[in-house]
Amino acid sequence: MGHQSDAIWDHRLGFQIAKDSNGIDQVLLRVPRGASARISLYGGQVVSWKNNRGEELLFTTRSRNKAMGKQVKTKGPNSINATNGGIPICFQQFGNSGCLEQHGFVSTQMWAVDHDPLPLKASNGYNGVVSVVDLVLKPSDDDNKFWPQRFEIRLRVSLAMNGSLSMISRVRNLNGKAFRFKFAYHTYLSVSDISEVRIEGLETLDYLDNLLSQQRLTEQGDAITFGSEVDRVYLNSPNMIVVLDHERKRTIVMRKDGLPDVVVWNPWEKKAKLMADFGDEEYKEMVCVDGAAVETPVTLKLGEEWTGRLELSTIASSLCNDQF
Ligand SMILES: O=P(O)(O)OC[C@H]1O[C@H](O)[C@H](O)[C@@H](O)[C@@H]1O
Repeated sequence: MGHQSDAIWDHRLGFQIAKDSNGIDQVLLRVPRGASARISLYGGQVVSWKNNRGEELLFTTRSRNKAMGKQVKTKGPNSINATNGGIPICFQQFGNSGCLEQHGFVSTQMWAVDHDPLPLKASNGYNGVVSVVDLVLKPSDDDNKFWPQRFEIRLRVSLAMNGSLSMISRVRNLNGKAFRFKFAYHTYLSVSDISEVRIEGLETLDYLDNLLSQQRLTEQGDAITFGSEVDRVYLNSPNMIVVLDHERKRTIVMRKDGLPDVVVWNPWEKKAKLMADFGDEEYKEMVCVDGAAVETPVTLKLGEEWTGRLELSTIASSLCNDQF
């Protein structure tokens, strides 16, 4: 596929809205060198992120693709189980550790494109953004029955010239009093083979192990590798971590702000078999590395706004040692 050069890029090509196979609007972001992202208005979920060579960088279960039209028992009329893949937004609660549906309800709501977005206070690190969409979700009175706090949540998704994907979420408290929430960008990365993956940047940190009743342990000095199920929340993590995929010679760099925790998850064979969406062996092709505030929930006072930012970019593995 030929790409337009930077010099003659028509900015109208950078942003398009099209219906997916379920008739739900998806925003397509593109940049001149070929990178792209697709964002579903269902859940405000990034469902695809491709590099300049058109390679998909996010994991989505193949069976989930087939099942996308299936109605599931959540409260929305058009509800689709939109969890196993892409980058679902988890808000209010993470997982099933609360009274709401898994990961809270904004991931199963229809968001709207915000054509008149509130200005962002700080735009540091966003030089080079060429394609952007702003989404907003203002819960209805019905939603307030599930979580009786008044709020608005906004999501800006952007692609930079080099293909980096950025997400900035903003939550505003419109309530009479303070409320607390958890948040995660539940980031399903596509990998060649989980056994070939290492995560660097979490060494020596304390973590809660969800497989050991949330026991608090300390990571040893080595990078994280995978040989069985992993489900951990790393605490007080640095703002940059890297995911190295040796077989694909690809490194994904994650930078984050306002998100002190990192959730690392791979279900491995036994748990994946129990999950409806995962086909045989598909667990090998993914790892979730979530920028999150789940063990360190956010408390937001009336009128305050919280911002949580995640940026994903790729570098060739051979460059990695030079840069870090
Ligand atoms: O199936 P999902 O809703 O994507 O959630 C999958 C996983 O998410 C988190 O990482 C949790 O820590 C796991 O316990 C959970 O199984």
